[in-house]
Amino acid sequence: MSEPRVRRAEIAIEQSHVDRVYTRLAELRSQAEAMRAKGYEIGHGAQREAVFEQASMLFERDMMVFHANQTLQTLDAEYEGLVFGRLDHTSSEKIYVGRLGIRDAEFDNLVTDWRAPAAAAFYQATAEEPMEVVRRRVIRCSGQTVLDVDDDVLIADAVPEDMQIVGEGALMAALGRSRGEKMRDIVATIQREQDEVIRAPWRGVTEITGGPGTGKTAVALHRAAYLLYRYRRQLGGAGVFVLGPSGVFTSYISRVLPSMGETNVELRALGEVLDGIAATRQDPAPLAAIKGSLRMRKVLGKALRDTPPGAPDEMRIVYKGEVLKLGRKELDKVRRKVHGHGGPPNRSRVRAAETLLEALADRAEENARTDGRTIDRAELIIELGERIDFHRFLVVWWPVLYPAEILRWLGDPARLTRAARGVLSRDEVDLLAASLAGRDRDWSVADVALLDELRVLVGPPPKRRRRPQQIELDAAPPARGSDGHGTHRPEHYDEYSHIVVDESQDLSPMQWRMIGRRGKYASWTVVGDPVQSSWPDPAEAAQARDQAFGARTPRRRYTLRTNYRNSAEIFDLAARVVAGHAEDGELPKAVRTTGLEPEVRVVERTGVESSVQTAAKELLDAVEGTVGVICAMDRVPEVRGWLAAQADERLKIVGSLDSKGLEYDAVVLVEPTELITESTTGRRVLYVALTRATQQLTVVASDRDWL
Ligand SMILES: Nc1ncnc2c1ncn2[C@@H]1O[C@H](COP(=O)(O)OP(=O)(O)OP(=O)(O)O)[C@@H](O)[C@H]1O
Repeated sequence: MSEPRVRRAEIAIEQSHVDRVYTRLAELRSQAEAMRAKGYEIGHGAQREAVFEQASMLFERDMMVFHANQTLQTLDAEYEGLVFGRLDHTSSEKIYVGRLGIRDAEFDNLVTDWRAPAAAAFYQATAEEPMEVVRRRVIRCSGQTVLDVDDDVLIADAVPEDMQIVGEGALMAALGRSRGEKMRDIVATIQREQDEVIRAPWRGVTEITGGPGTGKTAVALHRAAYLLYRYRRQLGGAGVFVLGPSGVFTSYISRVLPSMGETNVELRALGEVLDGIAATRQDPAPLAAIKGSLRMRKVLGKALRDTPPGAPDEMRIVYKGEVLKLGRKELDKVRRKVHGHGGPPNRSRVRAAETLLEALADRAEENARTDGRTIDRAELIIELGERIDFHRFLVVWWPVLYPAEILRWLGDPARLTRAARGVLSRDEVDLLAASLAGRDRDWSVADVALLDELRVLVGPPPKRRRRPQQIELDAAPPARGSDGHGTHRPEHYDEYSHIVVDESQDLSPMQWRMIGRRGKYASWTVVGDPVQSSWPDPAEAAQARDQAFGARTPRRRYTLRTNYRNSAEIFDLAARVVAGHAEDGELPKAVRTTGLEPEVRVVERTGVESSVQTAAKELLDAVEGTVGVICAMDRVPEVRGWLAAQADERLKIVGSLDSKGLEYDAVVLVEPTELITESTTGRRVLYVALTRATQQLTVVASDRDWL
């Protein structure tokens, strides 16, 4: 038979199996729907029953409806591309691999879940170590239709007469396909080195490093799905937390986990870690470097011990006809004494009241001594302690503290100077104060870690007087859970069983502390590429990271070495730009060539705008999927203006730091030198931007310095 006819015949064979699977899926779906309907019926009848029966019927209803809904949700999430692989063993047994395990009515396997041990050979078998697999087949479907099949022969000698082999590499075909707005899962073409990481044991700390496009993010997400499948009992209840660099990024990866049936995952960006805040603004690099540094712990600790603005600097209270007075100096002394005990201020209000009463008693005793009288100290303390005017004073002198409020106080240079004495330089104080003055809801991403630190330092506000609005400063609620429906965990939940940190090379020490708080009981998967780091002090960050991990063991480390994203032509240019800033062997190898060299267009400064417009138009015409226009953070609004007339959904304008982790079919990179100068780690940021395109890259520059 000719090659196309063989292919058609093989597609038809797989189609008949895929048809069986979807027929079975429809059956399972209607069973779940029937169960849900029955559950509601039970609940309906409950009204007529006695109270006790009512309660148990309602419980039964809730359980039935819950399970039915879960089943339906999983079946729907897995619908697309449900079956994607097949293994033919030497024993002539065959198994189909898919997103979900499905049995027929006789309990025979129709599809094996990709995470099950029986499916491991699909990813791990090689010609050198075939694991008794003769042929591995990738099946590509759209909806219920098989579009194509693609084979690997692993034991050539064992191929039976009637076994047909087709295809020229599922991986290369997958890599060449155009990119949309959301990341795709790679479940059908996971490579062996990646599979090893995905299936690594769950305990301890698993570090994944590798250059751009080596699949670190994809691997980390598939690992989360795998761990939840294999260790549901240990990990499922408490949940998995996935941290990404930006909201754009979390939205980009948000489809991958639900597409694998995993909804018990909380997906958050760095600016959204603290409940109630969704920060997206990035500070300029020198400012972010101050805010992220561990030195800020000292500054914040001192700031909250300072006298709150507006606190009275004198106390007067009348006791038995005599005015007792405490001046500024005495009050400061009392304040220092209360703070001297340690403990969060919001938890120290009783101590503050007691210490203040003792000071008043001292004052009364002093007065009495000069007049030759004596006083009953205990009586004075009890009586004053019950007086309303004493409590009125206390609430303004020792107010409940809220993190946002304290950070705003530091916008006052005099106050910040006091808090930062011996810790920050004059210039740093000026920069920081200017950035915090008058802030309300528009916190920056780096501020969120400071607010979280303060949250712990001040302690929870007393329950009755709680003013939740004080910290809920942003109108937009953060995205919750990969299913977008929220996972209903308590506020500031810290009991996750597993934490995945993506783009970890950029976390500041203060951000590591923030994440560490949420992973007190967790095992970790940490993903990063040191060469892409935009954090200026790696040693300080490493120390904070180690502290977040605590004594957790074992620690295992994997390095991925193949770049699956960029064409070799594009990656060559990126590697040239970062040469001298990366160790030998730190850069990955790109495996795909397209024959399309990246274009560098050097134009007059005044010509940049029109050159960017032209390049964007050309690339939109040239590729099927998305085109990213990447520029310095400051330039984003301006570049948006330039391209406003080219309203095309496939065109995305993004700032350098926000381009982390993303990818496009084609990229227009605007003024590369600006990317270098806007950051303290210059070339690395440019390297990130240059490695976002899968097929085509055009650089528009008014100089050649960056080359
Ligand atoms: N085994 C695979 N099969 C198909 N596609 C893959 C595979 N591994 C990676 N890819 C694709 O390569 C691209 C890069 O993957 P990913 O974004 O996970 O890399 P990364 O290492 O996180 O990159 P970066 O550090 O640059 O953000 C994605 O489009 C991903 O789908």
